[in-house]
Amino acid sequence: MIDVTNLSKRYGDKVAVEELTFQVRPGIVTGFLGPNGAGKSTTMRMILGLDAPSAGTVTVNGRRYVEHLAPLREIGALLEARAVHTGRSARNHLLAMAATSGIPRRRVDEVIDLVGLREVAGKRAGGFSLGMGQRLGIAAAMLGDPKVVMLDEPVNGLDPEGILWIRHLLKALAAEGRTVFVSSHLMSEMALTADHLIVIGRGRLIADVPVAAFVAQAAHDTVRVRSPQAAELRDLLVGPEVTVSGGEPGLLEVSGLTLQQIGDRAAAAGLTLHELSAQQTSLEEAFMTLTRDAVEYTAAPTAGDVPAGRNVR
Ligand SMILES: Nc1ncnc2c1ncn2[C@@H]1O[C@H](COP(=O)(O)OP(=O)(O)OP(=O)(O)O)[C@@H](O)[C@H]1O
Repeated sequence: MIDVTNLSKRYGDKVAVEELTFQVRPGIVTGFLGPNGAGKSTTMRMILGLDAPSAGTVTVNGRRYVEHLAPLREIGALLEARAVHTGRSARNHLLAMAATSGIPRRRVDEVIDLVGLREVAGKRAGGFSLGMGQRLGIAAAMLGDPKVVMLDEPVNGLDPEGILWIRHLLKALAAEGRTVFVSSHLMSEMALTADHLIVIGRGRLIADVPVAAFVAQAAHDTVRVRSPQAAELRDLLVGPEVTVSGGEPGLLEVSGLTLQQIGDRAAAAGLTLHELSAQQTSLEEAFMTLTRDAVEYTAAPTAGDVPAGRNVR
């Protein structure tokens, strides 16, 4: 369990994280989403005690990271993909890490098998591809058999096979009862990997919501209608639960009515239709709309009133 309460971080005048409150629960994969610069890495560094909060608290399994006697057993993390610049073999790299943390040698072979690096474990880690480097980083994170696993953008730069492998690994770790917290700026990837989403924009919480609820919300359809009598049709369709917008002459975007309802009403009024088609918002579009709102919210002078934990609208 990760508990973040009123967490803020300022670098001089720059506010990187502002009054964040959320929990990351065990047994599920929680995606940490936000556009570049939203404050994801800063939050993760504070969870690990690598950066001191300007205000607020963060605990891992009930204590601050530095208060744990064996922190590697509590949380294993991979922050930002970066190559291991070492002449050591992957196995020796992990053995050295295990030795400094009092972790038994046999655990090194277990994590090598877990990440599928057995065949190259004797090779120089400095020469690894990005995908192999990621696997090695995850092996290092798993050395302490931690209850919490936290990965910052683990799929960045990976090929489809590597992405699939990480997706399955995260689900398997969660199924073992671990807390799994993984950041990404790709909504589509998180929709496939995560059970729950924490979305931030400009350092602020903008959604704390199950993935299924976000997807259902995003799947909200609109209907595109083309008609040479668009103005009359608009008057016919608008109502308390129906919104009609139109970007160009003769085109209407309608939400709140089905294709059939629109077609029937047009026919009853004798109006001609040239197009009647369902439009589905993509997850990525829904995510961009959500985070764009947050950016506008933050830019407003009264930016102090976004309630923490507010669900996606
Ligand atoms: N050490 C620092 N000094 C000054 N500003 C910083 C520092 N670290 C981060 N920032 C700023 O804080 C904001 C949040 O950065 P952070 O790296 O946490 O975002 P992020 O969501 O992880 O984005 P990305 O996906 O691009 O890494 C950014 O505007 C960044 O420029």
